Amino acid sequence: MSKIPATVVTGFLGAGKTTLIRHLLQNAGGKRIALIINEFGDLGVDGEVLKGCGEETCREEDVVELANGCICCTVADDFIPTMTALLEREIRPDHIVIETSGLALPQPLVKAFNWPDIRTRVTVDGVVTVVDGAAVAEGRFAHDEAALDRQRLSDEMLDHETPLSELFEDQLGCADIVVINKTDLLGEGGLEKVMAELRHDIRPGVQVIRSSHGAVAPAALLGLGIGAEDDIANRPTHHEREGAEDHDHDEFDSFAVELPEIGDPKAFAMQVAQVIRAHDILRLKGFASVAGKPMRLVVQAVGPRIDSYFDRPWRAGEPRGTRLVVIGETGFDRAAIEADLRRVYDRAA
Ligand SMILES: Nc1nc2c(ncn2[C@@H]2O[C@H](COP(=O)(O)OP(=O)(O)OP(=O)(O)O)[C@@H](O)[C@H]2O)c(=O)[nH]1
Repeated sequence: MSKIPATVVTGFLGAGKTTLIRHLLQNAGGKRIALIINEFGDLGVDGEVLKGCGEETCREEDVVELANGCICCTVADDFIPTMTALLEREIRPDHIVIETSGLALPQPLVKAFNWPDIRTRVTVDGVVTVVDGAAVAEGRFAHDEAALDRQRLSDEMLDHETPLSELFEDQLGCADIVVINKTDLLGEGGLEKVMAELRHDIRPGVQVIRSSHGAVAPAALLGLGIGAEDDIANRPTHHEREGAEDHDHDEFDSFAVELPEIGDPKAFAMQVAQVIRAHDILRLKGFASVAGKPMRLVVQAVGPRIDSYFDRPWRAGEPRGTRLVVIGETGFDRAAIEADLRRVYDRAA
């Protein structure tokens, strides 16, 4: 039996991975695609968003969620058993797409495809790294050499940048295709700026595509036939290059908040954006229940840029309520963020 191709979709928090996958499913042309979705935080928002999209190609049984934890650190416990179970299903998928959490290093995941039980049945068709073009243009992942040099003066051993820029570098260094997404938000000269920022982290020969709202033709992403698991030596992580053992996620943290129903979604979104700014929150996402509305509101924020839309009616018996996941750099003041979000609710109700 031929090996099933698997595409790894990686990229930082909120870059547009789920949006790109949703577009892929909507244009799959009859291909049966199974999804493995991994998220940071204990609320499975991405899987829910995909299942809630109402497309015939997003069959609930084809979406497997690996919530809680980060795929690159739980390969043996979570990923391998999930993949094995998927491969043992009666109906074989034509293609497998794996969405990593925005905080995951893709390299350990690609390596996992060399496990004996997996290697004979699946191959990594390619690694697609989605980049938030707008965030890069705003300098969020910038290599701040001057700052690094200043820090080195006080600590000779220091050879790392911010957790964000390291992760970004590793995700780019593993890519077979880089998708610069959110081009709709790029102003004059923005694309050139993004290209200049990415250039030194992308391996030679890697194709760079632009997209708005993840609209990339499936043919450009699937069927690359690269077999990335055989090429892992050419995709070292920052830590491997530095000779360090492993990475961990101590640098990032998340929690979920539950709030009652909200009143005015617009007022809610504006005030949540203020809380995000005040606490430098990286990502906030979840669902809200709006008083008097039968539909569920999806709330998505990447930095202070916030989106919300109704996706599907609340189901009979499904508890209505507002649940949001907050992700930030470790050290954020959880109690203060929760208190501020509750105050938003009071004002928006
Ligand atoms: N303006 C604009 N917004 C976008 C684009 N692509 C995605 N978004 C929005 O960005 C937010 C995050 O998109 P997702 O697809 O959930 O990002 P993700 O990479 O899956 O996020 P995580 O799984 O949390 O890391 C959502 O509100 C999307 O609607 C784009 O091209 N332009």
